[in-house]
Amino acid sequence: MERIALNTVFGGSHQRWRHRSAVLECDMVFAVYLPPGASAAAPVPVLYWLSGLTCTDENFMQKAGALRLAAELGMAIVAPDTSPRGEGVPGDPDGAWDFGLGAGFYVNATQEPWRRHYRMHDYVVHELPDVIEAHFPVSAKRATSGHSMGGHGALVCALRHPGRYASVSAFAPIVNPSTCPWGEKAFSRYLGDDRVAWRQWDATNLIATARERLPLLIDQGDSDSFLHTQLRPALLQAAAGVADYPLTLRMQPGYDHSYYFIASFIDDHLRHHAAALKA
Ligand SMILES: N[C@@H](CCC(=O)N[C@@H](CS)C(=O)NCC(=O)O)C(=O)O
Repeated sequence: MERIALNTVFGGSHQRWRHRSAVLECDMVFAVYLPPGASAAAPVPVLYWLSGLTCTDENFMQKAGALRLAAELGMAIVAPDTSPRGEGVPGDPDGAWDFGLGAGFYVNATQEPWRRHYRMHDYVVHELPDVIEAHFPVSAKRATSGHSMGGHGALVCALRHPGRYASVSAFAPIVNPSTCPWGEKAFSRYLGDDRVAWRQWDATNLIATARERLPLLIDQGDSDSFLHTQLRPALLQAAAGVADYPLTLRMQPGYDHSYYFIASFIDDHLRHHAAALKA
C-alpha cells in the first residue's frame, strides 16, 4: 500500500491510498477520512460511500461537504473508485462514459472480456473493508450509502448481505437497473442476456425478499434530469410497500442530480447512519 495524499481537515485526516486489488487484478486508489480521535484504542465506525458514473474516489471527498459532520460524529468515510482501472482493463468500446471505466456498476461480471477485472461488488463488500479494517483504526461497524449508480450499489450491497451493514441510504439511486437504459447497457454486457441473472443485482427485485429491515433513507431531487428515464424511485417505493420494507423516500423540490444536491442533504444521511452505528 502506498499513501499518495494526506490532508488535515476538520481536525481529522483525509488520505488517498493506492493498493493492489487481488479481486480486481489491478491497482486501485481509495480515499479514507479519519475523524479526530480515531485510534487503535478508540476505533471508529465506517461509512462506505459509493459514487456514481464518471467518478473516482475524489468527487465525494471534495464536493459533498461531509467531513465537518463526520469529524463531529466520529465517523470514518471510505470512498472507493467506481471501476477497475489501468493497463489491460477494458473500457467501453466507443469510449462512452456510462459503461466500463468509471462505470463498474458494483456487480461481479460473468461475461468476457469484463469478468476478469470487473468484480466491484466483491471489492467493495469484502476486499476493501478487509484492507480498511486491517490498516486503519476502525471498528467492524459499517454503513453504506451512494449516489446514482453508487446508490444502486449501496442498496444492493445491503440487501444481499444481511448483517454486514448497520445502516443504508442513497441519493438519487438507480433503483431498477434491469429496466432502464444505463442498467440494461451495463447488465447485458457484464452479466449477459439472461435477465434472470440480473435480478440479484436489482434493488427493486431484491427488496421483495429482503431478510433484514434496515431503515432506508433515500433523497431524490425532483429536477434531476435522470429522474424519469434512469432513476424512477417510485418503482422501489411500490416494491417496498408490498414487502412492508421501511423506506423513507424524500422528493426534494428544485434539486438536480449534482453534488450541490448531495451537499444539501448529506448531514441528514450522516446522522441517519450515526444513529444506527452507535446503537
Ligand atoms: N457525464 C454525464 C453526467 C454524469 C453524472 O451526472 N455523473 C454523476 C454521477 S451519475 C456525478 O457524480 N458526476 C461527477 C460530479 O458531479 O462530480 C453527462 O455529461 O451527462
